[in-house]
Amino acid sequence: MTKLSVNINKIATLRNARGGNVPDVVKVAQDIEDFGSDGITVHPRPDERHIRYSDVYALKEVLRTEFNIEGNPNPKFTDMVLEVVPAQVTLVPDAVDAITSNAGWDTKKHRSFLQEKISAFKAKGIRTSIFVDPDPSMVEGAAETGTDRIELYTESYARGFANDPAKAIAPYAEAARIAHSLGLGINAGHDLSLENIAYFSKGIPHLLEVSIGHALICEAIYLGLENVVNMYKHKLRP
Ligand SMILES: CC(=O)[C@@H](O)[C@H](O)COP(=O)(O)O
Ligand SMILES: NCC(=O)COP(=O)(O)O
Repeated sequence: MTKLSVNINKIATLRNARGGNVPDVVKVAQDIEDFGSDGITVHPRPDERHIRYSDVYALKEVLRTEFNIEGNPNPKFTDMVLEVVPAQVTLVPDAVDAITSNAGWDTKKHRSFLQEKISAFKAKGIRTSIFVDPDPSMVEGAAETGTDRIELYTESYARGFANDPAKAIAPYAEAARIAHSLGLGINAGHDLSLENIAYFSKGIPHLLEVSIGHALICEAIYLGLENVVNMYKHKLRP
Protein backbone atom coordinates (compact mmCIF):
# COMPACT_ATOMS: atom_id res chain seq x y z
CA MET A 1 0.00 0.00 0.00
CA THR A 2 1.15 3.53 -0.72
CA LYS A 3 2.46 5.23 2.42
CA LEU A 4 1.06 8.53 3.67
CA SER A 5 3.49 11.11 5.02
CA VAL A 6 1.70 14.09 6.56
CA ASN A 7 3.31 17.47 5.91
CA ILE A 8 2.97 19.58 9.06
CA ASN A 9 4.12 22.92 7.64
CA LYS A 10 0.62 24.37 8.06
CA ILE A 11 0.54 23.44 11.75
CA ALA A 12 3.66 25.54 12.18
CA THR A 13 2.08 28.38 10.16
CA LEU A 14 -0.80 28.45 12.63
CA ARG A 15 1.56 28.37 15.63
CA ASN A 16 3.67 31.20 14.22
CA ALA A 17 0.62 33.40 13.65
CA ARG A 18 0.31 34.03 17.43
CA GLY A 19 3.81 33.48 18.79
CA GLY A 20 3.91 31.00 21.66
CA ASN A 21 3.64 27.28 21.14
CA VAL A 22 -0.02 26.61 20.27
CA PRO A 23 -0.50 24.32 18.48
CA ASP A 24 2.58 22.41 19.62
CA VAL A 25 4.10 21.18 16.36
CA VAL A 26 5.97 18.30 17.99
CA LYS A 27 2.90 17.08 19.89
CA VAL A 28 0.72 17.34 16.77
CA ALA A 29 3.27 15.31 14.80
CA GLN A 30 3.23 12.60 17.46
CA ASP A 31 -0.58 12.57 17.46
CA ILE A 32 -0.62 12.30 13.66
CA GLU A 33 1.64 9.25 14.01
CA ASP A 34 -0.77 7.79 16.57
CA PHE A 35 -3.66 8.42 14.18
CA GLY A 36 -1.97 6.17 11.62
CA SER A 37 0.28 8.27 9.41
CA ASP A 38 3.27 6.38 8.00
CA GLY A 39 5.53 9.41 8.18
CA ILE A 40 5.95 13.10 8.88
CA THR A 41 7.17 15.58 6.26
CA VAL A 42 8.53 19.05 6.89
CA HIS A 43 9.71 21.61 4.39
CA PRO A 44 11.73 24.26 6.20
CA ARG A 45 12.18 27.38 4.10
CA PRO A 46 15.01 29.91 4.48
CA ASP A 47 12.74 32.50 6.15
CA GLU A 48 11.43 29.83 8.61
CA ARG A 49 7.92 31.17 8.06
CA HIS A 50 6.44 27.85 9.08
CA ILE A 51 8.72 24.98 10.13
CA ARG A 52 11.80 26.30 11.93
CA TYR A 53 15.16 24.60 11.88
CA SER A 54 14.81 24.12 15.64
CA ASP A 55 11.54 22.19 15.01
CA VAL A 56 13.41 19.78 12.77
CA TYR A 57 15.85 18.88 15.55
CA ALA A 58 13.03 18.54 18.11
CA LEU A 59 11.00 16.32 15.80
CA LYS A 60 13.93 14.01 15.13
CA GLU A 61 14.13 13.27 18.88
CA VAL A 62 10.59 11.92 19.12
CA LEU A 63 9.28 10.68 15.77
CA ARG A 64 8.71 6.94 15.43
CA THR A 65 7.68 6.85 11.76
CA GLU A 66 9.59 7.92 8.65
CA PHE A 67 10.85 11.48 8.86
CA ASN A 68 11.07 13.21 5.47
CA ILE A 69 12.79 16.59 5.20
CA GLU A 70 12.18 18.53 2.00
CA GLY A 71 13.93 21.61 0.71
CA ASN A 72 16.43 23.30 -1.49
CA PRO A 73 19.85 21.89 -0.58
CA ASN A 74 21.62 25.15 0.13
CA PRO A 75 24.58 24.84 2.55
CA LYS A 76 22.49 25.49 5.69
CA PHE A 77 19.83 22.95 4.70
CA THR A 78 22.45 20.38 3.69
CA ASP A 79 24.31 20.69 7.00
CA MET A 80 21.09 20.35 8.98
CA VAL A 81 19.97 17.22 7.11
CA LEU A 82 23.39 15.62 7.51
CA GLU A 83 23.23 16.33 11.23
CA VAL A 84 19.62 15.20 11.77
CA VAL A 85 19.83 12.11 9.53
CA PRO A 86 16.13 11.66 8.65
CA ALA A 87 14.82 8.55 6.89
CA GLN A 88 14.51 10.55 3.67
CA VAL A 89 15.55 13.88 2.19
CA THR A 90 13.62 15.29 -0.76
CA LEU A 91 15.46 17.88 -2.82
CA VAL A 92 13.21 20.67 -4.13
CA PRO A 93 14.49 23.56 -6.31
CA ASP A 94 12.58 26.31 -4.51
CA ALA A 95 13.46 29.93 -5.06
CA VAL A 96 14.04 31.73 -1.74
CA ASP A 97 10.90 33.84 -2.20
CA ALA A 98 8.59 31.11 -3.55
CA ILE A 99 5.19 31.06 -1.82
CA THR A 100 5.19 27.29 -2.26
CA SER A 101 7.01 24.79 -4.47
CA ASN A 102 6.23 25.59 -8.08
CA ALA A 103 8.52 23.46 -10.28
CA GLY A 104 10.55 20.29 -10.38
CA TRP A 105 14.30 20.13 -10.96
CA ASP A 106 15.91 20.47 -14.34
CA THR A 107 17.84 17.29 -13.65
CA LYS A 108 19.96 17.61 -16.80
CA LYS A 109 21.12 21.16 -16.12
CA HIS A 110 21.80 20.54 -12.43
CA ARG A 111 23.06 16.97 -12.74
CA SER A 112 26.50 17.41 -11.19
CA PHE A 113 25.14 19.55 -8.32
CA LEU A 114 22.49 16.93 -7.60
CA GLN A 115 24.98 14.05 -7.90
CA GLU A 116 27.19 15.71 -5.30
CA LYS A 117 24.33 16.29 -2.86
CA ILE A 118 22.83 12.85 -3.37
CA SER A 119 26.10 11.10 -2.70
CA ALA A 120 26.70 13.14 0.49
CA PHE A 121 23.24 12.24 1.84
CA LYS A 122 23.49 8.60 0.81
CA ALA A 123 26.90 8.30 2.48
CA LYS A 124 25.06 9.07 5.75
CA GLY A 125 22.45 6.39 5.04
CA ILE A 126 19.71 8.90 4.18
CA ARG A 127 17.31 7.84 1.43
CA THR A 128 17.14 10.48 -1.29
CA SER A 129 14.34 11.74 -3.49
CA ILE A 130 14.29 14.45 -6.17
CA PHE A 131 11.22 16.58 -6.90
CA VAL A 132 10.46 16.42 -10.65
CA ASP A 133 7.74 17.30 -13.11
CA PRO A 134 6.20 14.33 -14.96
CA ASP A 135 8.61 14.80 -17.86
CA PRO A 136 10.37 11.67 -19.19
CA SER A 137 13.67 13.47 -19.79
CA MET A 138 13.69 14.87 -16.23
CA VAL A 139 12.98 11.40 -14.84
CA GLU A 140 15.87 10.00 -16.89
CA GLY A 141 18.08 12.83 -15.65
CA ALA A 142 17.08 12.01 -12.07
CA ALA A 143 18.22 8.41 -12.54
CA GLU A 144 21.63 9.72 -13.62
CA THR A 145 22.09 11.55 -10.30
CA GLY A 146 22.07 8.29 -8.33
CA THR A 147 18.96 9.20 -6.33
CA ASP A 148 16.90 6.42 -4.75
CA ARG A 149 13.55 7.95 -5.60
CA ILE A 150 11.76 10.76 -7.37
CA GLU A 151 8.85 12.76 -6.04
CA LEU A 152 6.40 13.58 -8.84
CA TYR A 153 5.21 17.20 -8.54
CA THR A 154 1.45 16.75 -8.69
CA GLU A 155 0.22 20.35 -8.93
CA SER A 156 -0.79 20.01 -12.61
CA TYR A 157 -2.59 16.72 -11.89
CA ALA A 158 -4.53 18.38 -9.06
CA ARG A 159 -5.40 21.36 -11.26
CA GLY A 160 -6.55 19.22 -14.20
CA PHE A 161 -8.37 16.57 -12.15
CA ALA A 162 -11.77 18.29 -11.98
CA ASN A 163 -12.07 18.75 -15.75
CA ASP A 164 -10.50 15.59 -17.12
CA PRO A 165 -8.93 13.17 -14.64
CA ALA A 166 -7.73 10.72 -17.31
CA LYS A 167 -5.91 13.50 -19.18
CA ALA A 168 -4.50 14.92 -15.94
CA ILE A 169 -3.02 11.64 -14.78
CA ALA A 170 -1.65 10.38 -18.12
CA PRO A 171 1.79 12.08 -17.95
CA TYR A 172 2.23 10.87 -14.36
CA ALA A 173 1.49 7.25 -15.25
CA GLU A 174 4.04 7.43 -18.07
CA ALA A 175 6.65 9.13 -15.85
CA ALA A 176 6.09 6.47 -13.17
CA ARG A 177 6.47 3.67 -15.72
CA ILE A 178 9.79 5.15 -16.91
CA ALA A 179 11.02 5.75 -13.36
CA HIS A 180 10.27 2.18 -12.35
CA SER A 181 12.02 0.80 -15.44
CA LEU A 182 15.10 2.83 -14.42
CA GLY A 183 15.06 1.41 -10.90
CA LEU A 184 13.78 4.56 -9.19
CA GLY A 185 11.27 4.50 -6.34
CA ILE A 186 8.26 6.76 -6.83
CA ASN A 187 6.82 9.30 -4.38
CA ALA A 188 4.36 12.08 -5.18
CA GLY A 189 3.08 15.26 -3.67
CA HIS A 190 1.67 18.77 -3.89
CA ASP A 191 -2.00 19.68 -3.80
CA LEU A 192 -3.13 16.09 -3.35
CA SER A 193 -6.42 15.96 -1.44
CA LEU A 194 -9.30 13.75 -0.31
CA GLU A 195 -10.93 14.54 -3.65
CA ASN A 196 -8.12 13.54 -5.99
CA ILE A 197 -5.95 11.05 -4.06
CA ALA A 198 -7.81 7.79 -4.73
CA TYR A 199 -7.80 8.25 -8.49
CA PHE A 200 -4.10 9.09 -8.39
CA SER A 201 -3.02 6.17 -6.24
CA LYS A 202 -5.03 3.71 -8.35
CA GLY A 203 -3.65 5.11 -11.61
CA ILE A 204 0.04 5.33 -10.74
CA PRO A 205 1.95 2.07 -10.76
CA HIS A 206 4.50 1.43 -7.98
CA LEU A 207 3.57 4.53 -5.96
CA LEU A 208 5.52 4.17 -2.70
CA GLU A 209 4.60 7.35 -0.81
CA VAL A 210 2.54 10.51 -0.98
CA SER A 211 3.22 13.55 1.17
CA ILE A 212 0.17 15.72 1.81
CA GLY A 213 -0.10 18.89 3.85
CA HIS A 214 -2.13 21.88 2.74
CA ALA A 215 -5.34 20.11 1.75
CA LEU A 216 -5.15 17.58 4.57
CA ILE A 217 -4.89 20.28 7.24
CA CYS A 218 -7.69 22.34 5.60
CA GLU A 219 -9.87 19.23 5.46
CA ALA A 220 -9.07 18.42 9.08
CA ILE A 221 -10.16 21.90 10.17
CA TYR A 222 -13.37 21.69 8.18
CA LEU A 223 -14.26 18.17 9.24
CA GLY A 224 -13.69 19.12 12.88
CA LEU A 225 -15.64 22.38 12.89
CA GLU A 226 -19.14 21.02 13.56
CA ASN A 227 -17.89 19.01 16.49
CA VAL A 228 -15.98 21.89 18.06
CA VAL A 229 -18.75 24.48 17.56
CA ASN A 230 -21.11 22.12 19.35
CA MET A 231 -18.60 21.55 22.15
CA TYR A 232 -18.42 25.32 22.72
CA LYS A 233 -22.20 25.61 22.72
CA HIS A 234 -22.29 22.85 25.30
CA LYS A 235 -19.78 24.64 27.54
CA LEU A 236 -21.80 27.84 27.31
CA ARG A 237 -25.01 26.21 28.54
CA PRO A 238 -26.27 27.78 31.79
C1 LIG B 1 7.59 19.91 -2.28
C2 LIG B 1 6.19 20.23 -2.05
O1 LIG B 1 5.37 20.25 -2.93
C3 LIG B 1 5.74 20.57 -0.68
O2 LIG B 1 6.74 20.45 0.26
C4 LIG B 1 5.21 21.92 -0.62
O3 LIG B 1 6.14 22.74 -1.20
C5 LIG B 1 4.87 22.33 0.77
O4 LIG B 1 5.47 23.52 1.11
P1 LIG B 1 4.59 24.71 1.70
O5 LIG B 1 3.85 24.15 2.88
O6 LIG B 1 5.57 25.76 2.04
O7 LIG B 1 3.63 25.13 0.61
N1 LIG C 1 5.85 17.01 -0.97
C1 LIG C 1 4.55 17.56 -0.95
C2 LIG C 1 4.15 17.90 0.41
O1 LIG C 1 4.86 17.65 1.37
C3 LIG C 1 2.85 18.52 0.69
O2 LIG C 1 2.43 19.38 -0.32
P1 LIG C 1 0.99 20.05 -0.12
O3 LIG C 1 0.00 18.94 0.16
O4 LIG C 1 1.10 20.97 1.08
O5 LIG C 1 0.70 20.77 -1.40
